[in-house]
Amino acid sequence: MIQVKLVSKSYDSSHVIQNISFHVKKGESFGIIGPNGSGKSTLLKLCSGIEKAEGGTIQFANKEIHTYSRKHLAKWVAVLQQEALPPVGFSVREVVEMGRYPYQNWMGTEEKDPEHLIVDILEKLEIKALQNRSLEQLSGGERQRVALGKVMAQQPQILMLDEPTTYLDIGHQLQMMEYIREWQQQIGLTVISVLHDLNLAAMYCDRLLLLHEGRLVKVGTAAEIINQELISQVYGTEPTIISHPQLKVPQILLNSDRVPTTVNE
Ligand SMILES: Nc1ncnc2c1ncn2[C@@H]1O[C@H](COP(=O)(O)OP(=O)(O)OP(=O)(O)O)[C@@H](O)[C@H]1O
Repeated sequence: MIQVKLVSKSYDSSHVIQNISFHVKKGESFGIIGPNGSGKSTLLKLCSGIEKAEGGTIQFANKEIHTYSRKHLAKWVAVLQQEALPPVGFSVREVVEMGRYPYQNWMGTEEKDPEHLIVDILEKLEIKALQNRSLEQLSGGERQRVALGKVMAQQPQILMLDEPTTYLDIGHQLQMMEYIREWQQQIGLTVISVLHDLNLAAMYCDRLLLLHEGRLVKVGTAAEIINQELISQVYGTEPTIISHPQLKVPQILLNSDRVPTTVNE
């Protein structure tokens, strides 16, 4: 579905992404992980066509992404970024409807009325009761669901997510990942996510790509990537890694040099 071959990118003569190659299969959930500044967001921007690579090629369905028109590309790929919503003034419904822009003509209308789709999305994400509320009157978790509603309305083949769970509490993190997984399973959506939380990445991604200083360290399943050797080499910390008792995927416990103190009653 997505083929990335020998892709590179520099900013101000600093090599941020260097000769990276990988592929993502249709319907796969693919995670990009790595420390701060390793180039995760840049790689995602290259894959979505927001930024142009200096070297190498990126193809969707065997076609170079820069040969797609902007509207055609938007039918292929939707990107959910942190703080991607318009700042003020728009209602929840208006924002979700904005996702329909690739299907609209110059007057902002489309051949088939999208009303059913919009109502379905509002109901699925449990934001129908909020539909007339302005964005600034929402909590962080509600705003993130609206942002997801907007990309759902775009009906893409590929969803790219840059840190979809930042600012969310653990309950809302799980809820967000479950909404995405349900959508993925329903229509065979391909998902590429940049995730800082390695535990969520292990729980929700079929394969992970580990980046370090702009270079690809390894691509593999969570079990192949999240191990003592690679994590300490790339993150410079030595966590304890255990197997999730229910899901059997690796989970990380952070260690500290601090001596535990006991509290006397
Ligand atoms: N538009 C830009 N202009 C100049 N440098 C940039 C630009 N975007 C990113 N960089 C630099 O590229 C490097 C990689 O940044 P990027 O945001 O891709 O990393 P990241 O792994 O997503 O980081 P984080 O986990 O902290 O979000 C950083 O050193 C950053 O300063």
